Amino acid sequence: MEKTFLMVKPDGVQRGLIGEIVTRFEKKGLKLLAGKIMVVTEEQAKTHYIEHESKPFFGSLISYITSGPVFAMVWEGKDSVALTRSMIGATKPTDAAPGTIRGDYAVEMSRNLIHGSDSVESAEREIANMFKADELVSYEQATAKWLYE
Ligand SMILES: Nc1ncnc2c1ncn2[C@@H]1O[C@@H]2COP(=O)(O)O[C@H]2[C@H]1O
Repeated sequence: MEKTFLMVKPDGVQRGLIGEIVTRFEKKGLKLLAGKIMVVTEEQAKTHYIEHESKPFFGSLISYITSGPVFAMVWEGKDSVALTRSMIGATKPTDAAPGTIRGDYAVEMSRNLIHGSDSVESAEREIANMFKADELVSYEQATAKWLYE
């Protein structure tokens, strides 16, 4: 089982899309281990986007992600990183297929609604940046036997 870090960004929160987005992952069969509405601090934002530090859009990325509340989540499931990335869709909304979250709801790359970890290693780092260990709840998923062979 893999854990992944997903975050509805400030535009998704303001547009009232938290429920719609959470519903998609729930219906897929993933298990929600943690979720909270929070304002990302400048320090957390810089740690989260460390790989974009040298990019010209880094400054605007940091101000955008800290501009209002986000909905941060930890989800668990088999291949959850790859599954959620494909459900989120391409970074650039014009490349995101219909049926994906960005394909259905996003217009611009700098307002692309949701973040999803790109690897298990990134997920571990991103979860540790936004959650304390005791905020993740461990429980048995009643539907597991119908989802997994
Ligand atoms: N060329 C770009 N201009 C502005 N924002 C970008 C650009 N490339 C990537 N981003 C943003 O940087 C973010 C990095 O994390 P995400 O993939 O979640 O979403 C990405 C976009 O929101």
